[in-house]
Amino acid sequence: MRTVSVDRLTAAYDTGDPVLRDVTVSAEPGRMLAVSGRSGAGKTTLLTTMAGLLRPASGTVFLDGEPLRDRDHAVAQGVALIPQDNGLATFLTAGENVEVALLANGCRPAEARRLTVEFLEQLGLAGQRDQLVEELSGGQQQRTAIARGLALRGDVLLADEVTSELDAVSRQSVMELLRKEADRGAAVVFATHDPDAAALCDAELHLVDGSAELIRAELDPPQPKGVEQATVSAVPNGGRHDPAPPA
Ligand SMILES: Nc1ncnc2c1ncn2[C@@H]1O[C@H](COP(=O)(O)OP(=O)(O)OP(=O)(O)O)[C@@H](O)[C@H]1O
Repeated sequence: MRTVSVDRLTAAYDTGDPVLRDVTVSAEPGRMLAVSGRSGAGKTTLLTTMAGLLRPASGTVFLDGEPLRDRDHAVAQGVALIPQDNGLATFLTAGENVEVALLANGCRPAEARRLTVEFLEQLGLAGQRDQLVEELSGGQQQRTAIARGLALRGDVLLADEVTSELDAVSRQSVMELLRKEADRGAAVVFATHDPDAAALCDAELHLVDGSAELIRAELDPPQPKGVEQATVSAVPNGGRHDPAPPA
């Protein structure tokens, strides 16, 4: 399992002004890190950079201390991303979306089929497996994207606003599934604008207009099973300020 960390990260699109400035944070195996903040604060940009899809303007993303090169490198190192816009192929069925992603990730066909059934069931979508994505509701599409991300069983799971379309019951069950991923040993990074959902995570990095302003970090997290060292630490603004005391 891997630690993903960013060190003094500044990110920008094209030649525009930075939308993330000097952010330092680390998410470690077995723990959940919330990335919170209002719309436009930079949550997606942070996860996109952690996924290797956006190159930092300055600063570095590390996986277990090794600088991340690009998306291919991230995929090879087990970094799974559930994107905010779900990224599903609308002309494929829910099941095909999950299965194709698993096959592309090197999964054997029989195993890909088994995992597809298992994870769609976990997301309450057993009856939607053969339905085209374009025929699914917004919440069902979001759950399909979550099933696909979870089925990949990455070492790092980046979940971008994955509960935004869901009712309270589905939201609760998705939070439990993300916790299960962390218990499996994955480093889970969960972007959300929902303070209640963020509070369910072990630590929180709060972004305000691209800067990390407020932090809730566990000082003495419990050791999850089978993981030697498991802490989530997050230091805003290059570590120049002391972390806020835990809530
Ligand atoms: N592809 C892009 N090109 C140019 N600017 C972008 C692009 N994507 C995002 N931005 C800008 O970067 C800033 C941060 O956006 P980002 O999507 O990271 O915020 P967010 O916190 O995820 O917002 P939301 O909660 O609404 O999804 C915003 O000002 C946005 O307009």
